[in-house]
Amino acid sequence: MRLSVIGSGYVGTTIAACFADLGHEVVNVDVDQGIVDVINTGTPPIHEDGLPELLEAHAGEDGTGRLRATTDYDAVLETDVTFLCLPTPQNDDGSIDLSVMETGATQLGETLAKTSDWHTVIVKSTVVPGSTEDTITPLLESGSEKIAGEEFGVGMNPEFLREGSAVSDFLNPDKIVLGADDDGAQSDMHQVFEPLISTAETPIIETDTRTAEMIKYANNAFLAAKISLVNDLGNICKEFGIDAYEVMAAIGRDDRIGAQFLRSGVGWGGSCFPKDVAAIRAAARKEGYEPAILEAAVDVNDHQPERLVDLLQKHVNLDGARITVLGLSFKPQTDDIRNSRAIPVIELLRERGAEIIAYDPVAVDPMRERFPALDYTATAADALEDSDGAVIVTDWDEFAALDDAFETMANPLVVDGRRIIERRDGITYEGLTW
Ligand SMILES: NC(=O)C1=CN([C@@H]2O[C@H](COP(=O)(O)OP(=O)(O)OC[C@H]3O[C@@H](n4cnc5c(N)ncnc54)[C@H](O)[C@@H]3O)[C@@H](O)[C@H]2O)C=CC1
Ligand SMILES: O=C(O)[C@H]1O[C@H](OP(=O)(O)OP(=O)(O)OC[C@H]2O[C@@H](n3ccc(=O)[nH]c3=O)[C@H](O)[C@@H]2O)[C@H](O)[C@@H](O)[C@@H]1O
Repeated sequence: MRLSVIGSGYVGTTIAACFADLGHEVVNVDVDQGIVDVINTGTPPIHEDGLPELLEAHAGEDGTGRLRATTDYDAVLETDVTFLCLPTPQNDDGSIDLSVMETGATQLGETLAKTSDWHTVIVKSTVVPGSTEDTITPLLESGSEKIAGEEFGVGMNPEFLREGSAVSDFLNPDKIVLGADDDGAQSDMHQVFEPLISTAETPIIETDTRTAEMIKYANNAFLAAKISLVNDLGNICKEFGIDAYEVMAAIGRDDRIGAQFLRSGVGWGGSCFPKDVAAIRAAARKEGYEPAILEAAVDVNDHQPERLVDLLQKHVNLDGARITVLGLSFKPQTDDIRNSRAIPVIELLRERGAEIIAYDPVAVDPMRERFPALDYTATAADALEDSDGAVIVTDWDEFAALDDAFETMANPLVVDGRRIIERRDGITYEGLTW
C-alpha cells in the first residue's frame, strides 16, 4: 500500500521505517526541512535502536526506495492512507493541547480537496476521547469539503511503542487497536497492518474511535500508576530496611500482578506518561470526575527526585559540594530528555548549592540546551573524578560496569535511583528503595 506519515518525530519516523520494511511505499511529511533532509540521506533524526539499519535499507542511496521524506503535503495525494503522528503536548493546566493536530488536520483536509480518490486518515497521536470525532474529523471535512465516512475514511490507531525499543515494539506488538466509525477506514487499517498481523499473529482489537482513544490513556495511566504504587511500596520498604526489589520479584510471580514495570526508583518521566496522565485527569475533571488514584500516582512520582536528593544530603553537605549526576535521558537507549527525572534532580541539587558534573552516553547535547551552565564530561569516569557524591538517575548498562572509577571520587558515595550499581566495599551506597 502507499502510505504517508505526517510528523517525523519518535513515532512518525519509527512507524514509517517499519512500514517500509513490511513492504509498503511510505512518505514522511514534516515541516522541519532539517529532519526531512536527514531522513533522505538514510539516517534517522533520533537515537533509536534498529532505526539506522531500516533507514539505510529503505531511504539510503542504495536502499529499496520505499521510504522518502518531504515538507510538501501534496505527497499525500500519491498515497492511499495517511497517519497523523503530530505532537499532542499539554497546556499549563495539564489539558491536551490539540493545536498542532488542528493545523495538521486543516492542511491535510485542504490537500485532500485536490483529489477525488478515496483516502483514509488515521490518527496515530495520543488524543483524549472525542478528539478524533469532535475536532479532527470536522477539520478534515471543512478543509476537503467532503463527508467523512462517505468520501474519505477516518480511523484511530493508538501506538504503544516505547522509546529505546521502538522498532522492536512496533514490529512485535502485544495488540493492535483499530478504531473507526466507518467500514472503509476499518478495512483500510486492516490492509495496512496485514503484513504485521500475518507475521506476528497479533491480537486485533476492532472498536470505535473514542474507545481506541481511551484504550491508549488507560494503558499509559495504568502503567504510570503501577510504577507509582511500586515506588510507594518501595519507600515503605526503605523505611523498614527491606529490599523492594526482592519484594517485587516475589509479587511479580503472581500473574495477576505481572513481572514488568516493578522497578522502583526515581520515578517515571518521558514525553508521554506525565503529559498523558495530566491530559486524562484534566479531561475527567472537565466531565466532573476527580480521578483520585491518578492524582496520588502523580504525587508519589513528583516526590521521588526529592527523596533521592534528601538521601544524598544525609551523607554530604550539598552546599558547595561537587556532585556527579549519571544519566540524563528519561530512560536508557534514548537521547530524549523530555520530562527526564534528571531535570528535577538537577534543579534540587542546584537549589541546595551543589556544583554539578553531569554525564550521559547520548543525552548530553539536549541537556546542555536545558542547563547550559553545568559541567558535562565525555565519560562517566571523568564525571566521578574528585566528586563528593554521585546520583544515578538513568539505568544505562554502562553504569553497572563502572568499577575503579569510584575510587577516584573525593568521597566515594553513591545514591542509586535505578538500582544499577552493585553494593561494594569502599563505597558508601544508598539505594532509593532498597
Ligand atoms: N514518543 C513516543 O514514544 C510515543 C508517542 N506517542 C504519541 O505520538 C504523538 C507524536 O509523538 P512524538 O513522535 O514523540 O512527537 P515528536 O515531537 O517527536 O515529533 C513530532 C514531529 O511533528 C513535526 N510537525 C510539527 N508540526 C507539523 C505539521 N503541522 N506538519 C507536519 N509535521 C509537523 C515536528 O517537526 C516533529 O518532527 C504524540 O501524540 C505522542 O503522545 C505515542 C506512543 C509513543
Ligand atoms: O505513549 C507513549 O509514549 C509510551 O509511553 C511508555 O513508553 P516510554 O515512555 O517510551 O518508556 P517506558 O519504558 O514506559 O518508561 C517510562 C518511564 O517509566 C520509568 N520506569 C519504567 C519501568 C519501571 O519498572 N520503572 C520505571 O521507573 C522509566 O525509567 C521511564 O522514566 C509506554 O511504556 C509505551 O507503551 C507508550 O507507547
